[in-house]
Amino acid sequence: MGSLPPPSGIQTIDISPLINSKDPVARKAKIDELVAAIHIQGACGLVGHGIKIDRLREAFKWAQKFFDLPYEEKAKANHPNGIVPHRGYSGIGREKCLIYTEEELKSMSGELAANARKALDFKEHYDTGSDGELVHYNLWIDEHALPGFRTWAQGFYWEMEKLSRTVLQAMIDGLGVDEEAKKDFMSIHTGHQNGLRLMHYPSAHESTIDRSSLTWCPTHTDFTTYTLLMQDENQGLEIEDRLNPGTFLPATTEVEDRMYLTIGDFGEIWSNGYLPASKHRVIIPRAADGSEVTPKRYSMPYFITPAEDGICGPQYTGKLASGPRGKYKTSTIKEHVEFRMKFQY
Ligand SMILES: O=C(O)CCC(=O)C(=O)O
Ligand SMILES: [Fe+2]
Repeated sequence: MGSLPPPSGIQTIDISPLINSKDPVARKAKIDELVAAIHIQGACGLVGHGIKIDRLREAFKWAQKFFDLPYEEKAKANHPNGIVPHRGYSGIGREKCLIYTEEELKSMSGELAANARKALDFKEHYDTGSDGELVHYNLWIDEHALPGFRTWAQGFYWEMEKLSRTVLQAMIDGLGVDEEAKKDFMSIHTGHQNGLRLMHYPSAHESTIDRSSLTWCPTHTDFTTYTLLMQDENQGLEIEDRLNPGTFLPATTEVEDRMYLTIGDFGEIWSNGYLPASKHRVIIPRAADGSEVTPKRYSMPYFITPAEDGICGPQYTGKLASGPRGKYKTSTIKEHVEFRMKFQY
């Protein structure tokens, strides 16, 4: 019998042995399964990650409460202009560049006005990082506008950081690169440069949507090492099927606490392409039968990003030795982030 074709689709991996087992055999098997899955698709689903369903539900409640605030409150934490790491509130239309008046954007930052027909990146979001990050500081809304929000956001950030470090270590161990490269790459992931993003994709009247030009979020890769994505029950996220390039697979929502892991640019560069960056997009779902209004959606990406003065370049040891030489260039994290940000804000 010849070798089997690679498993199709986006696989879901139960990583509980990485969270709560000390058995080296079980851990190694899980690491190999994880690396094999993301080698093929640049993405996988994760369950058994140790973040409790109640904690995730609580997080989505905070996100909803945040976006329900009046525009003026959210705008007190407005994302700064220019090339800076993601921090603060970005209202609808902010992250991609279609021209609206201030008034139009304000009125759309709840539900889209029925008569709004211009195309745009149809989402609002709020970015936070570590309060201990020394160069880039968080932008918070007033405490009295949403008491407890800041404390929750920092607590959740660090809970996700712990999980993300476990997964990062597993991915790196599974690549079999030499010890020095491993140590270097882990050391530039200090935990303080990650990002917790709350996202709200509003609903809209079906008749106002021109699907040829309007999406919730167009196809992109993340400029991260990798990203952990949490989403509510509403569909929208699609991940490119690398076995059928140009086609997309829905990141389905029927498992409430499944997260999706997507490799970002730094993961691809450092692994010399062995873990490819996942192209993904978020499409606006159709309105349910009998309804004129498309569903809204909340999601929460947690971006795992190295320190900006860190250096990322391709490694050629272990499993990465078989990859091409010279395809990826070595640069500081800052250079690459600035290059990507130029096209976003
Ligand atoms: O909302 C989602 O499911 C994905 C968001 C995303 O891809 C991003 O913010 O980079
Ligand atoms: Fe993304």
